Amino acid sequence: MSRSSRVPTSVPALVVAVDGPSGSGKSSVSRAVARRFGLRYLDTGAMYRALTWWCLDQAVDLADQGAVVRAMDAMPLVMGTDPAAPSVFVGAVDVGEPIRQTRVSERVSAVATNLDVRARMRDLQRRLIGEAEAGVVAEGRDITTVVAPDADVRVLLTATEQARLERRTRELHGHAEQDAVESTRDQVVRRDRDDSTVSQFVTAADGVHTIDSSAMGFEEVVDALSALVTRVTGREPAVESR
Ligand SMILES: Nc1ncnc2c1ncn2[C@@H]1O[C@H](COP(=O)(O)OP(=O)(O)OP(=O)(O)O)[C@@H](O)[C@H]1O
Ligand SMILES: Nc1ccn([C@H]2C[C@H](O)[C@@H](COP(=O)(O)O)O2)c(=O)n1
Repeated sequence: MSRSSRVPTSVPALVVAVDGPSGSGKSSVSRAVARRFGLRYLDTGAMYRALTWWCLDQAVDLADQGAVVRAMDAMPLVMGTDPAAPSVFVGAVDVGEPIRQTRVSERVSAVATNLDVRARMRDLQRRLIGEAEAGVVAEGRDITTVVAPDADVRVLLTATEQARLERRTRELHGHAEQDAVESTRDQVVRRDRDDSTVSQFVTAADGVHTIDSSAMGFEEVVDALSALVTRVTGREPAVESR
């Protein structure tokens, strides 16, 4: 074999795995980093949310674990992984907005703690990551530990409970006054408590880098994760950061 025929003609796919609790900034930061590096973006939480939406739409009892698994097998889920315009479709229905509604946020943990659902989600997410030829930033709760433990870069993105509550409240209400913060508590604190019974996203597993974003602005976190990707992989951003 000649030397030139052994040289790879394309850059190998880069996989960045990001986990963390609710409101730590996983989705927004992962999306921005994916854009910088020319990668796809996979929001795995949106997949659990889509299944929850589908079960509610189909009147499936979320407490009936077998019925939820059957619903997942029947769900025509299509994940759009362009970080400039990520999308979630169930059949022809664009569920990007409905899966963020409170009725889904309040119930999604019941679906995400179903272990048979998790096994199927793991396989589907691995397939989607494998299909991303240019590479992908995948984020969720068990990406660094279960779905992609061999990812090139693995990161736990954390922030204090107060910072996360305030961020989510600002997103939902446009301000972070105390009564609004209290009304958001269930969607952040209770959900994390339930979700952490089946995934490890509170402390970093071996080999997983931690970024604590509590006192960092959004762009600062994007810069920190981008710098980490470059330091670990030698890969430079594909586009100018600003
Ligand atoms: N460093 C930051 N400083 C302030 N606000 C931030 C920061 N990072 C993200 N945000 C904002 O906080 C909110 C929550 O961020 P995001 O949705 O990315 O969190 P998440 O970890 O994906 O949450 P969930 O798992 O619940 O979906 C968004 O409105 C986002 O713009
Ligand atoms: N890999 C994942 C991703 C998400 N979940 C659960 C945890 C959340 O309650 C729910 C929605 O996630 P979000 O959109 O808030 O990030 O899905 C999980 O268990 N594993």
